[in-house]
Amino acid sequence: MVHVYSSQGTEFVRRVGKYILEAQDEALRDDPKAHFIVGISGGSLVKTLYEALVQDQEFAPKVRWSQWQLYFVDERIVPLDDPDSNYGAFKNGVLNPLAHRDGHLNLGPTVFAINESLVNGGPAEKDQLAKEYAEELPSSPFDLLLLGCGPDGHTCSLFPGEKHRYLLDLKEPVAHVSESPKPPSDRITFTLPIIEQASRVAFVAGGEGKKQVMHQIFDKHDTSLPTARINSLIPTKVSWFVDPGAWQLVQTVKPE
Ligand SMILES: O=C(O)[C@H](O)[C@@H](O)[C@H](O)[C@H](O)COP(=O)(O)O
Repeated sequence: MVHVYSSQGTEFVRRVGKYILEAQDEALRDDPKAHFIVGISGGSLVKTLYEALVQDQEFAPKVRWSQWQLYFVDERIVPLDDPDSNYGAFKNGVLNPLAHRDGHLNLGPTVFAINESLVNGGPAEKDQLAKEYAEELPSSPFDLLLLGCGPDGHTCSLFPGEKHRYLLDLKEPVAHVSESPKPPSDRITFTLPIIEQASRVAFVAGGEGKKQVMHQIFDKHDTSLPTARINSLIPTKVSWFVDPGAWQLVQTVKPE
């Protein structure tokens, strides 16, 4: 069963933070020197991560950043300092404030970014960029994927609609997507096989703008939407963190 947790404001942030720390501690329990392997999306998640893991006085000291290996579940094919870069947003939103927290330098996670030298190339270079990112992936499954949900039901850069349906059938772990309906048009994205193998998958989705799509996902079970497809593929591994604004139209599922 998919778990759904509804809360708002600080409580929302803290629920997400608590869940991430549980996943971290589980991954490091048997071997305290192991790595915690995490994939994150862009968008509003970055602010939630900052608030939960850097700003929160109780949670921040419990994050074992130096053992984190962090990947992007999707990335826009732009230079890393471009305002559209997910890496850039994470660097500005989490890594920089973390590095200077408490007046001394702190170790952050090991972060895997795209090969920036390929971003201005043509389609062949962009395919190569996706291939190289796949080669950087860990040999074991992800401990945790933290995903967003667009108002159209996309997640990672797996978009709904006829034109992008092929994305849900891809077997390679990372794909180059062109003509993304959400700019910028060229991206890389994790695909379903790598998501299915992850130990835990969490969607973090707040705001009124998501209310229609939540109804489509949870009441209508519209599995043409990539988010709903993931729910149906690996229900026991999926959790949703939502707020009342996003959840207001859903009738058939009661959040915890
Ligand atoms: O690169 C991207 O476009 C993002 O990774 C994207 O997939 C995001 O996660 C969703 O669009 C939800 O974004 P919000 O949380 O900001 O609504």
